[in-house]
Amino acid sequence: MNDRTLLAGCGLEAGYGPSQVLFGLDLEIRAGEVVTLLGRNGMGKSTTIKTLIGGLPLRCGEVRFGGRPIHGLRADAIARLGVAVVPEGRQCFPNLTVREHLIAFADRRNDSAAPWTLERLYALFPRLRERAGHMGNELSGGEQQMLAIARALSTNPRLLILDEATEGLAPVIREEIWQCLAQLKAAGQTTLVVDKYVERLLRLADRHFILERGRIVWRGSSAELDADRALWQRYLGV
Ligand SMILES: Nc1ncnc2c1ncn2[C@@H]1O[C@H](COP(=O)(O)OP(=O)(O)OP(=O)(O)O)[C@@H](O)[C@H]1O
Repeated sequence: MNDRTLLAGCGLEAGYGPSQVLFGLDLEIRAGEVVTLLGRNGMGKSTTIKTLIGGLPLRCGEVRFGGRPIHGLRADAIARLGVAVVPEGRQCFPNLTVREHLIAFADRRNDSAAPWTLERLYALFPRLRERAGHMGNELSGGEQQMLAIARALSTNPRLLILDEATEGLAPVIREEIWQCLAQLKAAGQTTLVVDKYVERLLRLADRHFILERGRIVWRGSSAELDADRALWQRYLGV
């Protein structure tokens, strides 16, 4: 830990019923960083996120956010502290308009020197401004993903977490999402990204963690990951 650490998971153990998935996992994210969690399918990336945000009970270990222990808090309490998640599968409401999605979570808003107003969100995602009056179920997959990210930002999160946010999107839309994340990074947004496009993530992220069977087996900078292609083959299958 250093004094810029925003989120730290230490010795995390968790699982489902009798099956243990995380075996003493350690990771930390510093304020202003973009960090990725990488690993092949089934290695425990989504389970790690669920554990960090109160969606799955910890069996052992601790999670700290802004220096304070948050393990044992419910997911909604953790969200109120300033952790926003864009889950796999987007989860837009079919019967709410884009605008309604973006104002629906106003009560969850954290104080911020530069709050995410509707205007700022539309400036980041001009496509959402064009679609403001459309229902969730009238949006394309890419638009739904943008809406999911904008909705997460509308709470002014101190930490934004994206779990496979570009899954199933056309390459051109995926690139739009990466460019938005780069803009967010430039604005100082701390972000944890789970995704499989390692090559693209090298440019976006500062540091990376590789997960293998519920343990962190490698951590390092983009330059270090770029330089060691044997790691990619061994742990990422690319
Ligand atoms: N709800 C659940 N109940 C039981 N086992 C689960 C559940 N969710 C995940 N698992 C198991 O936990 C292990 C880790 O899954 P997890 O979804 O965390 O992996 P992942 O790295 O995110 O992979 P993917 O990219 O496929 O989502 C897998 O063996 C998976 O089958």
